[in-house]
Amino acid sequence: MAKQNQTLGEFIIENQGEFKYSSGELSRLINSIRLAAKVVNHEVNKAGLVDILGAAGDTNIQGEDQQKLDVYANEAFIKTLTNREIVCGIASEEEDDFITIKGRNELNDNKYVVLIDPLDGSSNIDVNVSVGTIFSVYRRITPSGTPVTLEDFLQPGNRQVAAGYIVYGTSTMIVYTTGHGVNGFTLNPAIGTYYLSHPNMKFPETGSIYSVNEGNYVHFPQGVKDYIKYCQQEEEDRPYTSRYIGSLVSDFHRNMIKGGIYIYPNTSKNPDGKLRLLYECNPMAYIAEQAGGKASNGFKRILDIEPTELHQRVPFFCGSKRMVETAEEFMRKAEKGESN
Ligand SMILES: O=P(O)(O)OC[C@H]1O[C@](O)(COP(=O)(O)O)[C@@H](O)[C@@H]1O
Ligand SMILES: [Mg+2]
Ligand SMILES: [Mg+2]
Repeated sequence: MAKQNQTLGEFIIENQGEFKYSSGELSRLINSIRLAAKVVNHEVNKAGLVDILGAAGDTNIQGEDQQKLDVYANEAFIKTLTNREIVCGIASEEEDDFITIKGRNELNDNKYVVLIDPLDGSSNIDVNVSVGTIFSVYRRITPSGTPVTLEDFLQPGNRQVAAGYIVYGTSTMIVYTTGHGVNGFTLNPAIGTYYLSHPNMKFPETGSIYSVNEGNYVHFPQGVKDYIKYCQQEEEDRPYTSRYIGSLVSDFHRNMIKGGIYIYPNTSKNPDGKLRLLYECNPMAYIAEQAGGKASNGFKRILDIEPTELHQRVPFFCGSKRMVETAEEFMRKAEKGESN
């Protein structure tokens, strides 16, 4: 039961019993993420004062220029999750391949794998717009004591045991689920403690905000073009308001609080869209569903997609249930050539 002003530490201990295989490791894992988020938050807040802005000079496996803060956040989370005998492997947007983490005495007996987008919304770092971190946790499926393999990471999203994000915005928050609803905690920077500020978060059933990069409009599938037209029509509770921050975490967070839909569709340029299934779409979809929202690729539930590659991309439709259902309807109609 969530109590107002409860600290994150207290909440984790109090709710540990809810974890299917609770032996304290998942609690310790969430605690490690809490710690790493503080380290990154500290650096984000100093952006502009210290040499943390701009490109780091390398590109990641997706061909994107790594920002200094991408690299910093990646190292901070990997370092904090290592040597705590919880995690046996980490996959990250900023690492070409997964990293094997050994347990006590170099044994491969840690239970969980973590997939992470260390810094989400990289294009906003240098312009002081809110950014985030996204994480997803699974129990390994290969036997304990054997080296972790790609199989442990390529699990469908419906097998996640925990997922969450940190938003570094006007305040810094951790929002996460372990399959028993979604709770949000705000950092009190003066004392470095997270407090339960948003218990039991719920997506409003519908809303009036749509978030999509309309700059790509000409390349969008017909169904998305039709849905955007629908959002802009002077009818019923429309037109909706267009809001697009360009940081998935921030756009999602706003839409979960106010009601709305975020769409990053496939385009003629990017047939699979831009967002990565394993460390962006799966964790956000799990949170959305736990908060009564919905997430699909326009046709299929994101959490039921069988992953095939570590950095694969998927089209992403996510937010208030009725809004996602309406967008999916336009996609189906367009696919049948019944476009408006
Ligand atoms: O600039 P675009 O093409 O609209 O893309 C913005 C989207 O890309 C992202 O920045 C991708 O995430 P990263 O910054 O982690 O690579 C999302 O946060 C955001 O929603
Ligand atoms: Mg991202
Ligand atoms: Mg990123």
